[in-house]
Amino acid sequence: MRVRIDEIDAALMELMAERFRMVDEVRTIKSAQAAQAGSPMRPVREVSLMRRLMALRRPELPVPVVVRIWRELIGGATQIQAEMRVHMPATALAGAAFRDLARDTFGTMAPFMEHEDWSGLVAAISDHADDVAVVPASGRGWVEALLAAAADDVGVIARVPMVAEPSAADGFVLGRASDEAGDGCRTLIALAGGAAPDPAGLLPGGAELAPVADGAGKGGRLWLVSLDSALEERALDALKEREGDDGLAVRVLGRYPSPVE
Ligand SMILES: O=C(O)C(=O)C[C@]1(C(=O)O)C=C[C@@H](O)C=C1
Repeated sequence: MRVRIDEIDAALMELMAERFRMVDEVRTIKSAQAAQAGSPMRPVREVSLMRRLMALRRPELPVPVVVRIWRELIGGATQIQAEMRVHMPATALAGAAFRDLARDTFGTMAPFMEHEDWSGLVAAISDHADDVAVVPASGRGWVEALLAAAADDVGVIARVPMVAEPSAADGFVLGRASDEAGDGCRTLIALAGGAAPDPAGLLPGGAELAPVADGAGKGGRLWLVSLDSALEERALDALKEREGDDGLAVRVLGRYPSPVE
């Protein structure tokens, strides 16, 4: 039995080396295309790859094992293309489970940089085109920092974990959009406003509305709306009509591929 395990390990090693050689070729092509400059991360490709792997998965293989092996491979494949730093909130801001989520998503090779405050985190990705940040889905600090920053090219590019797991933490990845957000993508919109009424009535069916520390923050009420891309235009029209009422502000935070369910 152990002889067979050794043979399997040798075969896996060959296949993984072949995968890294292929990624190196992808890197050469990417660096030849000026438009592709910046972070090597391609979230749309990553989620479609994870979706395909979940379909191929054999029942003997536990989902968390498959997910972590490939997140590690993709994380390593990203780092051999360029040093992509991952900015994240310090554990005091986001908790230890969030740190695990970040490591599980980006792999062992990713250099992490922790930030004590949200504006510093947003400034770091604004200043470094190759970098990304990972932020908790439910927090309002990063939303406010993103709304306050003038960096229009930085926004939400992914939802993590990319394969839904009953995990203790979830978040969004911030960076510069590098691959086409198409079918199966969602749009994240922030609604901020002093005395604005609950905006649920303004939204088309299928929109998910999450109050973010509703009413409690010093900046007034804040909601995050997640929309299927097919609904985006209609919803934005409806929301824009109300913009200014009671100080309601509407801002698209970004687009991300829907995680694998
Ligand atoms: O397809 C690419 O563009 C790659 O760089 C390869 C790869 C992968 O390992 O499969 C790595 C990073 C990207 O985010 C997407 C996929």
